[in-house]
Amino acid sequence: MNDSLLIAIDGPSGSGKSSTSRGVAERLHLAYLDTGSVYRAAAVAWLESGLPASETQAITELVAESVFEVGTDPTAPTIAVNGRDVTDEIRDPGVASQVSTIATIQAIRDIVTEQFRQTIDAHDRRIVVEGRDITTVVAPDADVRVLLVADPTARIARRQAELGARADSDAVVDQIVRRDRDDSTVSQFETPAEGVTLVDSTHLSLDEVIDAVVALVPQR
Ligand SMILES: Nc1ncnc2c1ncn2[C@@H]1O[C@H](COP(=O)(O)OP(=O)(O)OP(=O)(O)O)[C@@H](O)[C@H]1O
Ligand SMILES: Nc1ccn([C@H]2C[C@H](O)[C@@H](COP(=O)(O)O)O2)c(=O)n1
Repeated sequence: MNDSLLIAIDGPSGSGKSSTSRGVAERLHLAYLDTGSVYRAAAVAWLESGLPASETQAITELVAESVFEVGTDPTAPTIAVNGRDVTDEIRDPGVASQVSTIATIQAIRDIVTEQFRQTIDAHDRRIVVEGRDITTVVAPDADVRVLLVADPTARIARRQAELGARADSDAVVDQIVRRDRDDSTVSQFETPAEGVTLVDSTHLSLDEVIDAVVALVPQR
C-alpha cells in the first residue's frame, strides 16, 4: 500500500502558509518543510560573507558549499546553516528585506530545489511543503496542491498584529508588497496553475483554512 501524502502549499508573503501548513501537518501527523527558511538561511550566510549582491556567481558558490539542516517537526521547525542554528535570526527584518536577492538567482533555486526533493523523499513523501514554487516546480506531482492567498490589506494587518509594538509599517509593507513583486519574477504564485486549488483566507480563521486544506486530501 502506498501511504504517501505529499501536500504542497504556495502563496504570497503573509498569506498564512506557515501557520496553515504546520496546522495541517500536526492534524495529519505529517512532517513539515518550510522552504522559505532555507532561502532565508542562505541569505544569512550571504550577508555574513560581505559579498556584493552583484556577485551572483560567488554567492551561488557560497550557497552550494553551505550545509542546510532543516528540522521538520511542525510543532518546532528549525533551520541551521553550516552547523549554526539560525531559526530566530532568519526572521530578522534585515534578512527579510534582502532574501529576495538570493531567491531570484536561478542557479541557487536549482540547488535548493534538489535538496527539498531529497527531504521529501527522506520522509517517504509524508510531508507538508510550503513556499512559492512547490505546486509548480518542486513537487507538481503532490497529492494535494494549494495556492493560499489573502488580500494584501489583510496580510499587512496580520503581520502588523503579529509584531505588535515592534511593527515598522514601512518595513511590513516592503516585506509584503515589494518582496512579492521581486519574488514573482521567478515563481508563479499569484494565480493557481492547472490542478491547483485556490484557497482565499482573507475572511477565514486559521482553523477554517486548515479544515479547507484537510478536506482536499483524497480518501483512500
Ligand atoms: N486565516 C488566518 N486568519 C488570521 N490570521 C492568520 C491566518 N493565517 C495566518 N494568520 C496570521 O498571519 C500572519 C502570517 O502568517 P504566516 O507566517 O503563516 O504566513 P506566511 O505565508 O507563512 O508568511 P511568509 O511568506 O512571510 O513566511 C501570522 O501572524 C499568522 O498568525
Ligand atoms: N519555495 C520558495 C520559498 C521561498 N521563496 C522566497 C520568497 C521569500 O522572499 C523568501 C522567504 O520566504 P518566506 O519565509 O517569506 O516564505 O524566499 C521562494 O522564492 N521560493
